[in-house]
Amino acid sequence: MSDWFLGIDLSTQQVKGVIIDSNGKTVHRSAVNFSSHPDLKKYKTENGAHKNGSVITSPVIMWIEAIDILFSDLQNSGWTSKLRGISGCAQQHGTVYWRRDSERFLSILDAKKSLSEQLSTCFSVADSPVWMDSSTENECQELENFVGGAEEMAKLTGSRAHHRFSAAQIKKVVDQKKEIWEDTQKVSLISSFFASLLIGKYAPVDVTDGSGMNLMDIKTETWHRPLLEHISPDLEEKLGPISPAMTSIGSISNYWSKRFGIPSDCIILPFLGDNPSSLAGLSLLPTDIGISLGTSDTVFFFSPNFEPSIDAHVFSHFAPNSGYMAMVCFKNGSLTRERARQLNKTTWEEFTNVINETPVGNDEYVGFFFDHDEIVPRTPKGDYTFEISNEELENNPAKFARAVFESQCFFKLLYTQKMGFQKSPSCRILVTGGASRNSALLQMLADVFEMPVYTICVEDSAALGGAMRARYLHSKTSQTYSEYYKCDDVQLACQPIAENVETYRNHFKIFKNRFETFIKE
Ligand SMILES: Nc1ncnc2c1ncn2[C@@H]1O[C@H](COP(=O)(O)OP(=O)(O)O)[C@@H](O)[C@H]1O
Ligand SMILES: O=C(CO)[C@@H](O)[C@H](O)COP(=O)(O)O
Repeated sequence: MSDWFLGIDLSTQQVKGVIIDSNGKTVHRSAVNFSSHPDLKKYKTENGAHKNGSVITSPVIMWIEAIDILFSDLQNSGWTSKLRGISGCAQQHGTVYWRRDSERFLSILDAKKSLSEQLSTCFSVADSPVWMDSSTENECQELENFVGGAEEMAKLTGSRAHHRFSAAQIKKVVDQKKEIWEDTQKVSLISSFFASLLIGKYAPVDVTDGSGMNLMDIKTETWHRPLLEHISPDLEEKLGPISPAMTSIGSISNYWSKRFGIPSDCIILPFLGDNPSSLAGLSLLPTDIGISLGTSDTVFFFSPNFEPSIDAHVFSHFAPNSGYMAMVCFKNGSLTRERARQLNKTTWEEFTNVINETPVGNDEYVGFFFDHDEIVPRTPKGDYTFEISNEELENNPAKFARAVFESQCFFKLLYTQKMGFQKSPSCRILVTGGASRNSALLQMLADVFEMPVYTICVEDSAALGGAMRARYLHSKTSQTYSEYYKCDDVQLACQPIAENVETYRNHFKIFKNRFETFIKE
């Protein structure tokens, strides 16, 4: 009889579940979309979030209802009875504010009722700030000044102060909403909030997602007390402990056994940030680059040494004594590509035809397209077009689409180089996320990076990473994670095409010149 391991990803647009069996084979996948599921439409989110200028939030109770739906679906289709381990992840940086007495509510949940029926009053902030929020410029400046500047903040926490990171978001609540802060007993990350639901008490923040807060001393993996106290003297108490990623934080609580039939000895591991969890799901080799094409686009790789930079992030690695994870995050990923698709009035299935209407290199045209304030380069939203006017470009939607796609690939290459990635002949790109099924995009990445592009069996490596970690811990193996998961179950999607490589080498030079002038202006 096989055991099952569930990995869950509470991402920007949906909550996804992946189940693997004791051989590591994926046996089930399901997802609940926040904006399109009939029961969740009442929350009126657009791509999973509420947008009010630079303030971008998601309703906590919507996530909880989506979790109710996901687990009911899993139970109804017979996938809960042999679960031996659950872990997962969530979109990074977002904070959840639990009201006083909520931990008691968590511990006495009534299995006859849904979570959303019982937890709706537990949050002092109903709409949690999410990673797309960029409303905290003042808080970021203040925090960087406090530690001695952007570089110092990066040396201390792995990243300069970022708008979406938890420190600035928490500071905004402390400074602007005093009564709400008083009413808050506990601050979770979205990842640890999810784990709390499963264990029926507040779960710790894990080291990987903790490194996306600007609050953790990344070298010691402990809270940086002066920063915490600077924000609020009671912050340390409200954050609780930090936990390693590869340990059990308890068993599933009675509620889940009674309501969904999950065995009571099913172990729960800390939930990570979705990108660190993708690192686990892809099981990258030290020479590989991971590219996640979700709502955001991220580029990440293993980094043996701590090399902070103000352009990128360094996160703790999920596996002990394994160095660090280097990453860069672009806010304008899938949603900007969606705009290009819609402008061409086509489906994703037909989209390759649109891309093929224009030549590789787009006749040397360069543009930057940011539907939301961009993280790197830190730039206000807008379309930055050069030789051609916006109007002219929009009248030529195929050229616009190619310009968007090529520009996004060049930004990825540019920042990978800035982060100091060492290229070698054995380098590969492993792609994941919703847009990793777009063959035109994968070919472009292969041609721009001059590396082969590979996919894995499921496109959601973040959820898969949760299931894989749970299986690994349950096995009690003495092997390291990378010995246990060898990263050999990958499929070649495309190889670089020599002619395109040549064109892009030249085009990238033009792009870099354009970029350098652009950031100086
Ligand atoms: N064939 C495709 N080509 C490009 N983008 C796609 C394709 N299929 C889905 N997507 C994009 O994938 C995105 C969702 O990816 P996903 O990884 O599930 O996001 P998240 O984890 O942030 O919720 C959607 O915004 C959609 O635009
Ligand atoms: O902000 C970041 C990483 O720093 C984002 O990558 C979020 O973690 C959202 O992930 P997706 O939902 O786009 O996968």
